[in-house]
Amino acid sequence: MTGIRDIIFVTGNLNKLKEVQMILAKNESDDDINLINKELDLEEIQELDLKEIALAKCKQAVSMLGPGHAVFVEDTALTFDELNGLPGAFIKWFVKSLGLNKIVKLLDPFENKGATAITTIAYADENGEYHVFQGFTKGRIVESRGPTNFGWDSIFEPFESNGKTYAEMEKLEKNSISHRGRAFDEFKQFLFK
Ligand SMILES: O=c1[nH]c(=O)c2ncn([C@@H]3O[C@H](COP(=O)(O)OP(=O)(O)OP(=O)(O)O)[C@@H](O)[C@H]3O)c2[nH]1
Ligand SMILES: [Mg+2]
Repeated sequence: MTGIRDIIFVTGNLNKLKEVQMILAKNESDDDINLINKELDLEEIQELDLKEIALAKCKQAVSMLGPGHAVFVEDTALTFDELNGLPGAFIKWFVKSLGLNKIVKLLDPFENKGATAITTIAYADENGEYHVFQGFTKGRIVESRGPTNFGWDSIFEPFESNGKTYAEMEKLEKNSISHRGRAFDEFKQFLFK
């Protein structure tokens, strides 16, 4: 398929939007995406299954925007090895109510500070068919280092980052190994196949 296509990204998170704009700007095919942001307030269901959460979010976006649009949402989770997958999708509320330092302290009793960042994209195409893509990055939880303007970036140190937290990395570098970068690699492969 060739030509520019409109795709709507529903998110209220400007940091996500900036990263996604950067990731999608860099594609290898002749195709191009015209990314349109809609800031709709979507409800997030209480669920541990990340695909179910993203799909429910996307279905809600479709019902608000009406049929015939290509639209996607993404939901990002942070899971701790020792907490059997929690906080997962609830990380947003942990950051809001505990703050980063207390989240780090949650893992004090455990030697294993392992964590996985996961982005789940749910995409509805123009025909109303749903597709899901995921990206994973493993790392560990550390004392906060670097700017704290994006969620938990300053307490997550990916294994592939030479000891830097996400917050200490350049955006291009983060995108090249991040949960979000990897999920969008899958999505782009699908869009441009
Ligand atoms: O340090 C970070 N590095 C990241 O790469 C990243 N991506 C998301 N987040 C945060 O994790 C929660 C996800 O919740 P979330 O997916 O529901 O997002 P959201 O509600 O902010 O936006 P949206 O649902 O409108 O898209 C929110 O607190 C986000 O700020 C990140 N933090
Ligand atoms: Mg959200």
